[in-house]
Amino acid sequence: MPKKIIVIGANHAGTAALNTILDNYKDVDVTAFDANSNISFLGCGMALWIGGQISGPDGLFYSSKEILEGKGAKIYMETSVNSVDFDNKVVYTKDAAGKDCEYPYDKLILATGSTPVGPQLPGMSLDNVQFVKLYQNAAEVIEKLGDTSIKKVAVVGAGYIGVELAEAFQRNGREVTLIDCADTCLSAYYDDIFCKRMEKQLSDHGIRLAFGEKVKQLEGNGKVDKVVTDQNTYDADMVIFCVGFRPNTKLGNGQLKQFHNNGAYLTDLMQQTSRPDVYAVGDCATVYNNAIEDTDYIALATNAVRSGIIAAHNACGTELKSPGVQGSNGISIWGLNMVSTGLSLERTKKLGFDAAATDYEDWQKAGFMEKDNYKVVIRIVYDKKTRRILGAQLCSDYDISMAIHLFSMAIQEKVTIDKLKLFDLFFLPHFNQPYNYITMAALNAE
Ligand SMILES: Cc1cc2nc3c(=O)[nH]c(=O)nc-3n(C[C@H](O)[C@H](O)[C@H](O)COP(=O)(O)OP(=O)(O)OC[C@H]3O[C@@H](n4cnc5c(N)ncnc54)[C@H](O)[C@@H]3O)c2cc1C
Ligand SMILES: NC(=O)C1=CN([C@@H]2O[C@H](COP(=O)(O)OP(=O)(O)OC[C@H]3O[C@@H](n4cnc5c(N)ncnc54)[C@H](O)[C@@H]3O)[C@@H](O)[C@H]2O)C=CC1
Repeated sequence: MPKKIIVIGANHAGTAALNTILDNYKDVDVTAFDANSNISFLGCGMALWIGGQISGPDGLFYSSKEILEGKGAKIYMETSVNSVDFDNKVVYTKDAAGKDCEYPYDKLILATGSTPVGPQLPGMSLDNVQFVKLYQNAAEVIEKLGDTSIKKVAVVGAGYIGVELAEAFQRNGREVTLIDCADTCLSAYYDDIFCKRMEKQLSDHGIRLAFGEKVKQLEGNGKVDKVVTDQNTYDADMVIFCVGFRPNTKLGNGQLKQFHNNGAYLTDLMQQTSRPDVYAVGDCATVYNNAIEDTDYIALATNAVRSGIIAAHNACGTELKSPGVQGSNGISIWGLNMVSTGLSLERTKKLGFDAAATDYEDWQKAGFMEKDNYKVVIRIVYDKKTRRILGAQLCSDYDISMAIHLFSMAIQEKVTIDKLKLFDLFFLPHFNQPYNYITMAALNAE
């Protein structure tokens, strides 16, 4: 059992590691440092808070320095780790008062997360150009929205954060333009038939869509007032950038092996980095993606929590391997629910798979169920040769979210599309149909 474990970063991944150590192992001296002043802010609540769907941010935290210290950890907030001596196993910190300290460790867990990507464009330093990641970012945006002269908001990036925020700002009474260089929204997660449904949902609710346009510069006099793209100019009193995350790897650059795509720390199934006593978890680390059967980078709170648990057990001497991930995800915009896992057909093409998709559309419940019955669209993506299921997408006004877990497990366990054809799915008219759309999509696969 290691004597001293240090965790750098105490948000979702770090907190999961800390809780796992504190709940399962006694006599471990565990210390964490975080540069921020709060722990465990659920960014997913930001859009709900801006859009007034929840009354405030209080419920968006599930841990704190006090809770973790109550369980026996030493937590240093507003304390940055500036460097790590990996050979001599020492971390060097600076606290809010500017005091430098050093701490030795036996095992180190890097949970330094990610930072929003900030394109280098003219006008980025104008007032009301915002990034959204931390609680403080959300609080600042909400405070600024108190200024009623902010009427028009441009959201750049129509991925998960951008689409959720477009809804939120519109609910907040603002005119919203949603800009993306891709030809549609959510294109990293869904195929076009699904993206088009989300596009319609957004434009039906008054969002102006500017897809296939590259932002060239921001204009304004002190404050931003225009977004200029390669095709148009949009008035905007506030501009939000949400064009993806970049892993925070300053501490290990050049010291630990890194992913060729974006520099995330390369980890094995035990979350161990290229150094034996150093683990990396959450948004700063790679995952093993079962759909592509290879290393990947997928920034999600769910991956952060699972990888934190895995690293903590391994650091404490209990071998635990990750089963890999599928990147399962979901979104709900004005009641349009979409979930996906694994690969879209479009992504299989880019990756060189010889894949096909089987689609089906039907009512959720038996036809005689006259109330609360909704159409569902499903697509299952599979490899034509091996028949292995590679991905799935579902879309409905009904809450179909639980169905995606079946496909996540199927990808993890390398289930073929043929195995799904006669898979036992129950029927009750309150819930579904005897000819279930999952069965029907599988049966229709070529
Ligand atoms: C608006 C928004 C909505 C989201 N919605 C969802 C969702 O619905 N579902 C989902 O699965 N994911 C969602 N995510 C993604 C999710 O929030 C991230 O994947 C998650 O935060 C990753 O957790 P982490 O602990 O690895 O990293 P981070 O949250 O980035 O935390 C890293 C921590 O490390 C600290 N740190 C960094 N460097 C140092 C240092 N040198 N010294 C000390 N401390 C340091 C930072 O202060 C920070 O507290 C959302 C993200 C955003 C921004
Ligand atoms: N419901 C969920 O599971 C949620 C998950 N998250 C996760 O948080 C992470 C970050 O989210 P996002 O920032 O939304 O990233 P994202 O990867 O989901 O979307 C980024 C979008 O920005 C676009 N883009 C990239 N560069 C651009 C540029 N220069 N100009 C215009 N558009 C550009 C891309 O085409 C893409 O549509 C992701 O990993 C996401 O999965 C975030 C919110 C909700």
